[in-house]
Amino acid sequence: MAVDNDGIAVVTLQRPPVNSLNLDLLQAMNNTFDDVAKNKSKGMILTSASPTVFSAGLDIMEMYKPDPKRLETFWVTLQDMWLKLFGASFPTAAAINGHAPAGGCLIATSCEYRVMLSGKFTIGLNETALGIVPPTWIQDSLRHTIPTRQAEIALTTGKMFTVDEALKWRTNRGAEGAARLGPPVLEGPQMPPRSPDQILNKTLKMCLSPKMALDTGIIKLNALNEYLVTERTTIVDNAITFGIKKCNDMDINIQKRGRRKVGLIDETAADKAEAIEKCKKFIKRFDKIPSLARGMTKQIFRQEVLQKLLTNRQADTKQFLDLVNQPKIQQSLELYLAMLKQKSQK
Ligand SMILES: CC/C=C\C/C=C\CCC/C=C/CC(=O)SCCNC(=O)CCNC(=O)[C@H](O)C(C)(C)COP(=O)(O)OP(=O)(O)OC[C@H]1O[C@@H](n2cnc3c(N)ncnc32)[C@H](O)[C@@H]1OP(=O)(O)O
Repeated sequence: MAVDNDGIAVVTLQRPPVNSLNLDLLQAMNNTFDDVAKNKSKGMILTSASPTVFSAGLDIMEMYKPDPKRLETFWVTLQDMWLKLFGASFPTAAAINGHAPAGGCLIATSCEYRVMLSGKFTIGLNETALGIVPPTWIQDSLRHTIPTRQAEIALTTGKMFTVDEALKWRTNRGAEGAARLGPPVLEGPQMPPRSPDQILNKTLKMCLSPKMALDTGIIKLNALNEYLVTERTTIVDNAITFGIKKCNDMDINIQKRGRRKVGLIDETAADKAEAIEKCKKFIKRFDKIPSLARGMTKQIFRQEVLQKLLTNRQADTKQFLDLVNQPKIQQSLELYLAMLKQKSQK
């Protein structure tokens, strides 16, 4: 842990090669979180010493052929880590400088703010894809971060988000919707882009002109009707071109406005230093907010989710121990470890 001049603690996970969460690392995290609270730090930023992995999640070796007592201590220590981090009264942020699967995503979603490095990294709760049901409080951390519907889909599919997806969700309207309609007809002498209103107003003006004979008006209206039907694609394209141009003139970022944000991460950064700076900026937002009021408001806001685990702690532990001790799960862990080893040797 390093505390800067502003009193912000930067806590770096340092368990090579992938910061997998074993008992020792979880205990060290718990002690550090206690220190941050005791020292009355202004806030805490979690990051990783690895250039490519924030955290690989739970150390599978803790669950494979486990010692029963250690396995129980391991799970209770993980619960403690989450209760301390999710329930911390001080501001928390994650500078996610690499992959953050499963438990890595849990750490990130337990913080209040997330900045992830742009690049080929992924983040998400992949448990379901591995045949495991994520415990309620792990699901709750995601549901607390992104909209419920997206959280349900992400959890049930074991979705690992790319950095771009983590920032945004699928597109519906906007520039990409326009692209689906084909390339817009750009401005030219024959068909300058006009809004549909402009076209209709001009036609109406012509038809209402006292100089226009009734039969000529009818012919013109029929021609307009035919034009609207046969040229509808061009008209839509022109309307989109017109809209895009107007948005650009008004400095509105249609790319961003057209996409729905999933918000699993709040911002991206080019490198770790920038990610930490952005996290610091978030923490400094609270400079003028009384810290007691801030901390209590956060705890009240998170109380329901925290209380659920506090009330069901023993049952949650029993469920985990029963699951891990199943021969079928032990077999899956063995296969998964072998697969990871094979991949790392390639
Ligand atoms: C699977 C669990 C099954 C049952 C458990 C039952 C109940 C649990 C309750 C539910 C909670 C689950 C939360 C979890 O966190 S489970 C852990 C899920 N984690 C993952 O699936 C991530 C696996 N790792 C990776 O995808 C990659 O390693 C990663 C993208 C993070 C980094 O890739 P990179 O190419 O940089 O490194 P690798 O070459 O893959 O790995 C290097 C060495 O590290 C070992 N490794 C990787 N991850 C883990 C891990 N989670 N635990 C232990 N060891 C891990 C990997 O085998 C390599 O080892 P060596 O070959 O070098 O010895």
